[in-house]
Amino acid sequence: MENGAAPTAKPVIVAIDGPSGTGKSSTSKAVAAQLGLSYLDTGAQYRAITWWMVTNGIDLEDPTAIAAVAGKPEIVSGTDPAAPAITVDGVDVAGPIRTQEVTSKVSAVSAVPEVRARITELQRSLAAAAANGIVVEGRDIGTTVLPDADLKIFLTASPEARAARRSGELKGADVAATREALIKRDAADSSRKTSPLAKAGDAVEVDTTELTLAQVIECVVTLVEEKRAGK
Ligand SMILES: Nc1ncnc2c1ncn2[C@@H]1O[C@H](COP(=O)(O)OP(=O)(O)O)[C@@H](O)[C@H]1O
Ligand SMILES: Nc1ccn([C@@H]2O[C@H](COP(=O)(O)OP(=O)(O)O)[C@@H](O)[C@H]2O)c(=O)n1
Repeated sequence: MENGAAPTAKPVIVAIDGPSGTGKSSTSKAVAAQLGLSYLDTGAQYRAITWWMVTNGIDLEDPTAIAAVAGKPEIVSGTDPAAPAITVDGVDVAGPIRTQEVTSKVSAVSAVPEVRARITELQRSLAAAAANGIVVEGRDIGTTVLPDADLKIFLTASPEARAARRSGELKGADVAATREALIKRDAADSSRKTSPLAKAGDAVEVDTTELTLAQVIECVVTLVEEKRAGK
């Protein structure tokens, strides 16, 4: 049994998408823990493959060079919301994937179709293996990875709120610079050709600008419970 929870009638698949700093990771982890579901941070997977490319000196300005090695690193993601884990070729990269360097380069790597095909396959197999169901968060989960998800949520928040949240995390980083970096990354993620950041037509949009994290979690838990009851 996953996460020590009692088995539910049917596995429930929840897709949570949105730009950076809207609360996807915090909300997804808490919802999964509360409901006894697995949890997958797909951004961590794109960060992990980017970390491997940086570490191995791949030219990230050359999509052909990225595509040529996209199949090389072995990326393993844990799906326990209480202890999210990620390794590349057996190395724990949970810390190194959060550096400024990886954050500034991840959009170039994640735009390459060969990278997306590889990571999408991993995501689908992890979702299929989750006995109680799973909360999967990212940019293209509702549109591309799991288009048949039981529930799709698209989180938004103003750039100012998102930058303030991220600067708080980065211990006093300049809010204006953080805001510019977020906007630049959102633009790159939204404009790429292959599965861009986008709201699925059937996703429920939740603007978290004026909501506390606890309110967002409660809102999503209620939506999941309503879906489960209707099954
Ligand atoms: N509704 C909210 N109000 C205030 N802070 C929030 C809210 N949601 C998330 N946060 C905080 O903002 C930061 C970014 O949240 P995170 O879940 O990592 O966002 P994302 O995964 O969308 O990038 C975290 O420090 C988190 O605690
Ligand atoms: N499903 C996903 C998830 C992330 N990504 C890429 O991975 C990057 C990092 O995602 P993340 O969720 O860790 O980013 P933050 O919200 O933590 O800033 C994004 O900027 C995208 O380039 C993606 O392309 N598709």
